[in-house]
Amino acid sequence: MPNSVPSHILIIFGASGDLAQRKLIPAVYDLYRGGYLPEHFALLGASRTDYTDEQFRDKVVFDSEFFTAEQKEQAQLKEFSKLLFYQDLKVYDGKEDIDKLKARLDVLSQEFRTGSNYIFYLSTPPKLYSTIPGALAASGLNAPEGGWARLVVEKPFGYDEASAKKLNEDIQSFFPENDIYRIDHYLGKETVQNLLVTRFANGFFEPLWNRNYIQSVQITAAETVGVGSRGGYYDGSGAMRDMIQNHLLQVLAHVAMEPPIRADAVSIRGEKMKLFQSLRPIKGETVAKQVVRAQYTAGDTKDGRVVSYRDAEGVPDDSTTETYVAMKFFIDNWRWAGVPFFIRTGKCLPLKVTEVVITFKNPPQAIFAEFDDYAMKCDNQLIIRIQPDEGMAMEFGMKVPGEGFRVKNVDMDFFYRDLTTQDVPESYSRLLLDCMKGDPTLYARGDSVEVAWAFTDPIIEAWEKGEAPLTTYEAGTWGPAEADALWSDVPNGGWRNPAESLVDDKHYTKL
Ligand SMILES: NC(=O)C1=CN([C@@H]2O[C@H](COP(=O)(O)OP(=O)(O)OC[C@H]3O[C@@H](n4cnc5c(N)ncnc54)[C@H](OP(=O)(O)O)[C@@H]3O)[C@@H](O)[C@H]2O)C=CC1
Ligand SMILES: O=C1O[C@H](COP(=O)(O)O)[C@@H](O)[C@H](O)[C@H]1O
Repeated sequence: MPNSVPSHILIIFGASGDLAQRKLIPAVYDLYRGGYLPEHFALLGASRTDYTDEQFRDKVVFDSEFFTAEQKEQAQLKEFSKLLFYQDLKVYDGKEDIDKLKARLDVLSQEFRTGSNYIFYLSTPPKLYSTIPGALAASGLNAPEGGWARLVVEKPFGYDEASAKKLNEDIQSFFPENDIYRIDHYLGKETVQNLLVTRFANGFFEPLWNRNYIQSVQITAAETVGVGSRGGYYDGSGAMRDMIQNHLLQVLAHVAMEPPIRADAVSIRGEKMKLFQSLRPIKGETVAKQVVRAQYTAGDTKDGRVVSYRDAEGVPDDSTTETYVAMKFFIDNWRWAGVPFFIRTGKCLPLKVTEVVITFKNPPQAIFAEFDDYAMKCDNQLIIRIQPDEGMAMEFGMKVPGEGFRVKNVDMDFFYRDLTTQDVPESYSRLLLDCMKGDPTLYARGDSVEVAWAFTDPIIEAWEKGEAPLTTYEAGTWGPAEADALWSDVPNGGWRNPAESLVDDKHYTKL
């Protein structure tokens, strides 16, 4: 396999933290196992805790629950761990600490012959997302002599449009936009990328993919988990900021954007930006009509009994933060004029599932209606399963064998895993690899992050002013009844609640 990744050092700020341990180090190991890392490579973890290199390797590899006991016995993992190093560093102390980092990088780049090529990954508390790039710039590490530097920024990218703008201005004053990689792990999901291939590699979808044939589009991202021990973080965020402003608007962009002229960063990100600019604002009194927000109360979920959100660790008793949002909105452009779009997401719902459902309009005349009422119910739906059991199903009507013309809904189901025997790559591995190659296509562009905030800000503002009610739903249910009312003016419309059933030992989930 040709390896087009240049030699470099990956520096993870926040290396002692949860994300580094849970996702980043395992993702880099996946790349190592797959032979994707360059011959000249090293990883330098940096955070406040004082570890030696060996202690760091123990923490993130050998004592980590994110590697299996079997992996820990393998020579490959031991070899990989020798590429990991650690530098204790306190960024708020200013330049001196970054100089410590610089000195270490000089040594490592000599030893590993990486050249002065650096990827700086920010996995610290967000308040450091401007400070660290500033300190790097003060030491010249943003533009190393004879090499290059890239900056990866974790979510959340801002808290609203104003803070995202400020953050963009700050980091763009230290790194050029082309070298800034704003990560959104949903863009690393194979099936989110596959939305583009489905739409733009198949001739038969394109003529149907517009207001003439599509009745509605819905996106559901349901989670069975509650906030668990993340209440402190989550309560300052809520479902709108945590899931919709970033992940689900990105999924929407893949479903609804115009065809890019090429499959490259400039074309794809340009089309996504236009799509975000076409979102019809929801503000003032329309918020209560088009957006439902709710909090879970105690209940039984797939993972067991959970306490109510307000009783969760780190959540104030009188919290008004939403753990569920359902919304209806429109895209004001030629393709989508008049088509209602629906998005919902929530914690403590019955299933962990993310899917997109395209519902097509009925044929102009129901000529089989006299035989029974199936003809009226016959939904032509395309169901795109983002996770789990990645794949796609198409529902359409078939004749029931026997007399007359009774029609029944059937589906053609494609499971993504049938396409390949290889494991579907983890989001973080794919995204890290793209950054290593210098390809930002699957990363969010600065201006489009701001425009996405501009869409969600007025909704959050209306909530903060108490202009729309906060309702509740019992944990383990599909959310509040108010969410169904959003569909009241869509004929035969409604949320599709995927059900779990055993099909066979391979296809254990059928939606
Ligand atoms: N955890 C997750 O699943 C996800 C996290 N994120 C985002 O990633 C970022 C990191 O999250 P997470 O790993 O959970 O957070 P943690 O609190 O677990 O880790 C924070 C890390 O930042 C380091 N740090 C804090 N202050 C400083 C400082 N002044 N100087 C240097 N290092 C510092 C900490 O070092 P030390 O502990 O050694 O003091 C620690 O390594 C957050 O912005 C979060 O929003 C995004 C998506 C998912
Ligand atoms: O970014 C986040 O995403 C997860 C859901 O991600 P998924 O890949 O498991 O669908 C969510 O649980 C978390 O609250 C949010 O911060």
